[in-house]
Amino acid sequence: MSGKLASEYPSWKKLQHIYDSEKSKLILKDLFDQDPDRFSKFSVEYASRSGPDVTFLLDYSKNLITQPILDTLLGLAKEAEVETYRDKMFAGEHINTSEDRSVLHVALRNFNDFQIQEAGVSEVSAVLEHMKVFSESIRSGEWKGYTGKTINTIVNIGIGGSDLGPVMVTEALKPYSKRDLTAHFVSNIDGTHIAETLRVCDPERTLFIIASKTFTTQETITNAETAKDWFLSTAKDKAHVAKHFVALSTNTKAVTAFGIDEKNMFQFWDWVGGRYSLWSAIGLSIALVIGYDNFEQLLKGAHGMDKHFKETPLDKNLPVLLALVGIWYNDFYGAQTHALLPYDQYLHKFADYFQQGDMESNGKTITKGGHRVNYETGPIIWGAAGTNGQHSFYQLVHQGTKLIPADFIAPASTHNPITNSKHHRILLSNFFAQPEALAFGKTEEQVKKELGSGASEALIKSKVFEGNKPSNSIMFPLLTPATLGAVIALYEHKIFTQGVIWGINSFDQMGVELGKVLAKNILAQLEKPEDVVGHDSSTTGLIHYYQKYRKE
Ligand SMILES: O=P(O)(O)OC[C@H]1O[C@@H](O)[C@@H](O)[C@@H](O)[C@@H]1O
Repeated sequence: MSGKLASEYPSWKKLQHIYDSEKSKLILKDLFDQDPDRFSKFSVEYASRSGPDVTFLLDYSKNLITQPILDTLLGLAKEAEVETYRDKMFAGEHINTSEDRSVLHVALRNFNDFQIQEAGVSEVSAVLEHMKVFSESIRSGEWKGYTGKTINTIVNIGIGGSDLGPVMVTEALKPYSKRDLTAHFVSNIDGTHIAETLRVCDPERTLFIIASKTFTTQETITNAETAKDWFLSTAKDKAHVAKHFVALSTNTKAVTAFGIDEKNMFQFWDWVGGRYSLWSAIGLSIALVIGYDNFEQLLKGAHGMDKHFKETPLDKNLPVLLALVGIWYNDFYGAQTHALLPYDQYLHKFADYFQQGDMESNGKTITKGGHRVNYETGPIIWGAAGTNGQHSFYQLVHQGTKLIPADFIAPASTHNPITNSKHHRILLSNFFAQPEALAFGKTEEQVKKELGSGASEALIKSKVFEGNKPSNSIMFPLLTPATLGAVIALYEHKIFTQGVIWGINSFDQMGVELGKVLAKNILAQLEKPEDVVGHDSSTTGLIHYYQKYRKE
């Protein structure tokens, strides 16, 4: 984040040299054969030092690293001043330089532990109290809709960071949810999304949560207006809006202009980035679904990881270790993507969430100093819940031509131990088997032995698994709110660390702007073919096709 080019650090050059000269010797099978203690050397058990007890195991032994490589990667983190920039973040310095803002999602889950000086930080506890009182009144039935009925449905209208966090967390923590409160999340501007949602809502019993940091996002405001019109077509009186619409935003003026009472607005601050906002008022839908106390556990679990990140030496610092092995593949092995593979159905939105978290943060080409990087920055993040992925894309991960580093994530115990945990044992046997198969593969000799004589050369070759595919494994006792908080914070700080090393600003998102501007211009031209001007022939042709076939 210093803005320097990572490739200028001595350790970067050393890593390049190691890669060029030792790559052929970095064979997982040999590394494990040579060192019976490899697992204990390259795994860490995390235990929270504050707040609720959280523990998990990070096993990074199935990576293409040796101790000297890891030491050099740690040297890179030192040279890039990861510790200095980490401390700057926690101190509230304006490390988001392009927007001249501090980056303080850690202040949202701090509970007066670290001293953080920034306008708004002292208001965090009052907003949490507001969320607590409000969520409890909805959940208890004390809050009534305009006809005196209780609320049984919430609709969060938001997009990007104002959608993905609440969606992922409410799915992940479903076992803690109030089952008679249905939550919907509407994000897409495609009218289908809101139309299909409203179809199953009762205006007398639905609460709309309009979640938008800026309260200017076209999708969210358009969907919110449509929801308000739909509500008023039954409720008639605008005064009833106060019982059915609340806002989560930093923009009081726009919220009140929309017609939402200021006392039904939950505030946050410009130092909360959208993709880091689930800990803020944006988490109201989470508090409603799982209850405020569980929401607080989520925050406290994350705070425990913040403390770990802030206070642990780099060589034992979990987010830093994840960041460094990621850089090793991204920048030296040329891996383009990184897969997140949770073996937990409740985490089925985890990869979607970190697509924004990682790719919007580190999908940058220009350093903070204004230079074009001459190396790769953020990876493409993707993934799906196991074992579904095994029956679709794992073929390519095992035998394709691409190197795909992956994180396998699983709970030791399930919230649904049905059939004497038979399902869970099968699930976990896959969780253990896949990284093993990826790392160690299957040799030609093994295949020949299995097939016996007479098998064709082609058949034998097609059944060989080269192996040597790296992965991390993360395992925790049970997916609780506090554990989830810690795991999300683990990835947040991993992203931070990589951004510092690459010298980029992980906290702006200029890349989402151009498309928005062009769409606005095109929207004004859609009426008549003769209005379609200033485009290339392809774009013009596409718009003309739409104009020919539209039915409105
Ligand atoms: O919360 P609002 O302001 O509606 O923004 C929603 C999303 O908009 C996008 O354009 C990005 O900038 C995201 O980072 C952000 O989360």
